[in-house]
Amino acid sequence: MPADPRRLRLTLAQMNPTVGALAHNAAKARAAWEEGRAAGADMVVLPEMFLVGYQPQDLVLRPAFLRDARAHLDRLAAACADGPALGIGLPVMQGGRRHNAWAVLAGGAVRAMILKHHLPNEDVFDERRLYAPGPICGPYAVGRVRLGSPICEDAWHPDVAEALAETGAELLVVPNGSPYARGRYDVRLAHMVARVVETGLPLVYVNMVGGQDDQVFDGASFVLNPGGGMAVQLPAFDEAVAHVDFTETADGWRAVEGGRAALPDTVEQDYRAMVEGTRDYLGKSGFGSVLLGLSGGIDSALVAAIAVDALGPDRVRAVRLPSRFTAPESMEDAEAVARALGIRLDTIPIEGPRAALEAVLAPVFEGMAPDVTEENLQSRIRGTLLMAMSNKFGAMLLTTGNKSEVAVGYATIYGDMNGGYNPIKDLLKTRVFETCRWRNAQARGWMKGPAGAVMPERVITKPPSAELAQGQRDEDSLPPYGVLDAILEGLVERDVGVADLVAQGFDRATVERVEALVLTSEWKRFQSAPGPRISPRAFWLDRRYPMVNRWRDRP
Ligand SMILES: Nc1ncnc2c1ncn2[C@@H]1O[C@H](COP(=O)(O)OP(=O)(O)OC[C@H]2O[C@@H]([n+]3cccc(C(=O)O)c3)[C@H](O)[C@@H]2O)[C@@H](O)[C@H]1O
Ligand SMILES: Nc1ncnc2c1ncn2[C@@H]1O[C@H](COP(=O)(O)OP(=O)(O)OP(=O)(O)O)[C@@H](O)[C@H]1O
Ligand SMILES: NC(=O)CC[C@H](N)C(=O)O
Repeated sequence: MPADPRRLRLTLAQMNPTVGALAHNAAKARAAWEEGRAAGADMVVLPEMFLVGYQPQDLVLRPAFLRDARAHLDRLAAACADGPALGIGLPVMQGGRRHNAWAVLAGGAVRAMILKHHLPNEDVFDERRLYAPGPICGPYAVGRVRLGSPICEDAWHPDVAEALAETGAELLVVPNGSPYARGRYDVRLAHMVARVVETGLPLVYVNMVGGQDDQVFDGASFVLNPGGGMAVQLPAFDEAVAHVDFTETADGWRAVEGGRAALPDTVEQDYRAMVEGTRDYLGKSGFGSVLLGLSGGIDSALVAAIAVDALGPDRVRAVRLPSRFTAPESMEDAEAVARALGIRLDTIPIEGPRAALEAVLAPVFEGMAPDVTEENLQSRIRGTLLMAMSNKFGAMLLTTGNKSEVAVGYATIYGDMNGGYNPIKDLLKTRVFETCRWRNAQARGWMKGPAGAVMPERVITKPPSAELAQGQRDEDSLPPYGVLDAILEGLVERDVGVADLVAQGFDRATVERVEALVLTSEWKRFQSAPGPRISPRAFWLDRRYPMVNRWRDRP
């Protein structure tokens, strides 16, 4: 019970769960609850599905998983009997139907079980496949205050909050599992401002942080007063536990203004999402270190920087694998990147294995001219040697294709596509340049790598080349990246038609060629490593195309 009946204190726990680590997540919930209790809170608020991690996907189809979650919930309720209420999300079976739920624990028992009403089924979400929609659940009491909890997507529509206000809720507490995408924060904020304006109630928005497969949750939780004024803003991407006070006025409950963390700009948020996604994919999968091929080009330099910022220089090792086509400048640039980042660099020349493989293939290829086969062989030798090092040292191999290359299939399958995770999978090449310049000018507390310039200027300014043949340049086989990326943004991220792109001034033959490359490389992406989703439409769950497809947009 609040000491002062006109005051309510909520503890917002913006924390990082791990999918399937139920005991670990419960321990984190308990630690947040202890902090809330020590601060005299009335309730501690954890995000959507926090007990099992998000998104658990088809794990929730396993009855044993749901039973395990419930057992952990009951133990948590018993452990948190004496102190503030605790709100925590989990999947439940109720009335023979599976629900995405949020439990309110108090006095040693489950006092309320809120069921999610609106199940998101767009972009990375498929909740209608997994859960039944719950009825709109009414308010619950914490002390003498009545709180209402729309669960994430529920607050993106007016009806749940409206029904809660009509049935006596005095404050809205929204638990979320909302993954990062560029510009997503503004969309969330617009929805939440609409809810407080419609209902006249203050609103607490609590999101999780951390990476899960391709998704990265960015936190950035906040508290709004009626009218839409921001009372509290928590940081993006960091775990944070914040105590927020509400006072009762003649017009209802009002949040007391507290800390307002500054949110970083888009380039920084993208970079941070790539760093956190990489760190959590590795850490949560049990890997302590990574390795990568460092060519002296910009993509592998950026991936090395992200890996070092995620894990620290002593957990990243790089390898130069020169062929007869590798320019001396590439060797120097790779060395300069490794030195600036403070990572170990080995050199394994591939001329020996290349000559040996070409020699054993010579009888079968007799009379045939060299072509992309010999180019790809080099990439595959590198991929094989890097995977051998991964096996020997237990370090995961990072693969380095940017979104433009991933979009058009400009990479060798079972060659440079080898690797367990791709930190820049959702970053278009033009953004790669911008991101490198940004990183070179920064120092941030969360970066485990050295501050400032870690990628030499020449790595950023030289023309991109795969160096698989003499004098090769990416722009010999692809449109200039400025043009390619603008077309890809239209085709892939916004579903713009070929005719519309032509009307915007792009050359028809180029657009048609890019469209064909995108559609015919679907099979390659299906076999590609996962990477952090940072755009509103990444390659994986956001965009599901058939691999066999003969349709082309030819107006
Ligand atoms: N629909 C389908 N479903 C399943 N498999 C399919 C397939 N179509 C082809 N394949 C298989 O895939 C093979 C063709 O794919 P693949 O062997 O990768 O070869 P491919 O895509 O023809 O060539 C790789 C391209 O990536 C470029 N590259 C390579 C390495 C690095 C970089 C860079 O700068 O980052 C660029 C390289 O210059 C070349 O243009 C076929 O021989 C066939 O075995
Ligand atoms: N000489 C090399 N030494 C080590 N790794 C290499 C070498 N060449 C290619 N690789 C690996 O293969 C990946 C794809 O290489 P490539 O140079 O062909 O294309 P890219 O997309 O321009 O990448 P980058 O900008 O890193 O050079 C590189 O990012 C790197 O990880
Ligand atoms: N978990 C959810 O319900 C999330 C859905 C919502 N569209 C969001 O991205 O925030």
